[in-house]
Amino acid sequence: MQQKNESFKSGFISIIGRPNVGKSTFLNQVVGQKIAIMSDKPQTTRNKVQGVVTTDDSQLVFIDTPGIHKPKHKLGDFMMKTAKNTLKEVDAIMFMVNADEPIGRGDRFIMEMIENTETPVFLVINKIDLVHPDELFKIITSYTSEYDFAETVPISAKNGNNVDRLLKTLKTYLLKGPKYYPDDQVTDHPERFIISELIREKVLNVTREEIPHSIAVVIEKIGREEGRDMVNVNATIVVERDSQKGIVIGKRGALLKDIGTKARHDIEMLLGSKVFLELWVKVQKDWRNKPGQLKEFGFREDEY
Ligand SMILES: Nc1nc2c(ncn2[C@@H]2O[C@H](COP(=O)(O)OP(=O)(O)OP(=O)(O)O)[C@@H](O)[C@H]2O)c(=O)[nH]1
Repeated sequence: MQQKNESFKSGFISIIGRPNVGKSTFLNQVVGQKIAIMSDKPQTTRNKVQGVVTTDDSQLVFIDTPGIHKPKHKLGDFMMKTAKNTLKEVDAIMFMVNADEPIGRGDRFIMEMIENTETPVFLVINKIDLVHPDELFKIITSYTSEYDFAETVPISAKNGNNVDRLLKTLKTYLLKGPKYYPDDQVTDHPERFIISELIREKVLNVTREEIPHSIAVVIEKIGREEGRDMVNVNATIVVERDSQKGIVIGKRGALLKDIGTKARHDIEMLLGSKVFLELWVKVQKDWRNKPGQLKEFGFREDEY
């Protein structure tokens, strides 16, 4: 979907922290009524989207990365790797700690996990309403002496204190990007929308200027394979002309393969499981001028 605002920024932020530090309270505080929780997502998903904050010029998508909150839990290599990969690929990591408790084993476990990651890590000291301001410096130092954080922001998720500043600072770490979710989160299956945007983005990246924005991506099917940690995605890339179909497919299918590999990678990150992606290319002349088809392709009037 083309953005009206050319400088629109968006990105994914992983929230990590020991149990009870206030992650849910924070999400409730920031998403308010505009909550876009993927409550209908299958529980097997590992990287859960927990909330989306949309403003006029940005969209922050907060995701949870289970597997790193429970140091006692014996994680398989695969889980550990998946969690680490997620942390590498998000735009920022919010490491939330409790101002009211001393740094502990759980915090150190997480800090080890994020060691050497190039993703900017925010130290978010929550529950500052519970401590005397004079103590804050000492608390902050106990963490910053062990890890080089990109930013340190003390907040109270409960009463909202300094939360605005945190959001503003997070925004400065985002790059230009699409609006993954509609403002009011209307669709039943928002992952369909994100997946189609991810594929569309890859088509545009790979084909550069040759394909104008006259393509749409329709997700035909998303299904989890029974008994296997694998999601099947069937999608159709709709173009307007035969010549565009040739461009998207490329010599001996090379370009389509490249689009598929790149998109699959991103979708795997989004869903937290292995993905089998099947892509088709279809010519649908003049699809942009047919209102019925616009709707079918997921376009809403106010966005077009
Ligand atoms: N005083 C105070 N209490 C807070 C604050 N943020 C969260 N809490 C309280 O801390 C407790 C845990 O908060 P949650 O938001 O459930 O914590 P969580 O990190 O989501 O917990 P898990 O789901 O177990 O990981 C609740 O009783 C909250 O009311 C805060 O800023 N100040």
